[in-house]
Amino acid sequence: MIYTVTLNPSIDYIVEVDDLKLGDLNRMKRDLKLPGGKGINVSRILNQLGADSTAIGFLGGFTGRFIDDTLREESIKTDFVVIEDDTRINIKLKHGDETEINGLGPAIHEHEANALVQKLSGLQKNDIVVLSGSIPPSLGGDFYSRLIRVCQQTGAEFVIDTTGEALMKALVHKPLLVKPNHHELAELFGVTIHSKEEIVTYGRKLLEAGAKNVLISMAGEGALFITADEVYHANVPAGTVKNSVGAGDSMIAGFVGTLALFGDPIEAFRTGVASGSATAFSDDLATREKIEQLRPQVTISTW
Ligand SMILES: Nc1ncnc2c1ncn2[C@@H]1O[C@H](COP(=O)(O)OP(=O)(O)OP(=O)(O)O)[C@@H](O)[C@H]1O
Ligand SMILES: O=P(O)(O)OC[C@@]1(O)O[C@H](CO)[C@@H](O)[C@@H]1O
Repeated sequence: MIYTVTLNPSIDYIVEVDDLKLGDLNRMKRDLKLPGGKGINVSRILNQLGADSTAIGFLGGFTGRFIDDTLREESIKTDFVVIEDDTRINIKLKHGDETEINGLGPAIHEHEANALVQKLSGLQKNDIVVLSGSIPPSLGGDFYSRLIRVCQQTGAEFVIDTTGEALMKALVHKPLLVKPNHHELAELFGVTIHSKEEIVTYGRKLLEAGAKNVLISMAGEGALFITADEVYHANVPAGTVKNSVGAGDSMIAGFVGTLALFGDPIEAFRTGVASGSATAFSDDLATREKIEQLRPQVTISTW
């Protein structure tokens, strides 16, 4: 079973205005409320791909209930710890450009945090746990380390999608996958990256530090898959970008879901890229049809 862990879910409130005037009354052209948070997005794409997952983490209040209800309506299994405080609402403002305002996240009490650790202690050896997104401040920055320890004790594999020190500290525990984008990769090593050669150099350092698979996404410029023996490059399919929110999560879901279902890392890479682009070309996250339509357009070559 794949478990996605979203410590800080959100309702993504997508608001479109024609021409944003700061300090003035703006009327919405369109709005949309979606269940959000990185792990939840991974579960929604896994569901499209026919890979079973259980979404876990913390949910509270009316916002939390909306997320749980929406996921269940999509037939996604959920097993969240119900918390006292309200789950956050993140604003995604489309005004020709995309401006995001993400909430800090709710207060999580110690007994609530312990309840999540307790849930994970029932993991099995073949399970995969996807740890994704920000940590509500009240949990403390080191909470992923605690969850990784549980994965190690149970023998479950883990994928981690985070940045900075939390990512660096996770590498030694051999994550199944890490997927920084090229900007995050540069930040991680405190460097400026000028070329694909440099991306490969720093991507390899993630492998050397312990990651089992390394994907580097480069938005519209394609993606790299770096393994111990080879470096693969994928182009992205052609299309009109509607929304980049969740493209990275979709890529992780496409890779992890396909690897879990079929065990073929190159096909997993192809589906990852197709899933990321299918989301970029959609208002909501990608559908299975859109992913399948784009998959043949992704060409993978050794690099
Ligand atoms: N402009 C684009 N055109 C086509 N595909 C795209 C575009 N932007 C993103 N994608 C697809 O989504 C994948 C992940 O995108 P990106 O590199 O932006 O990841 P990210 O920064 O983690 O995304 P996010 O915006 O979700 O944080 C890319 O590899 C690609 O497949
Ligand atoms: O604040 P975080 O946890 O870093 O990111 C949360 C978030 O921006 O990430 C997802 C897209 O990747 C959205 O659904 C959600 O609003």
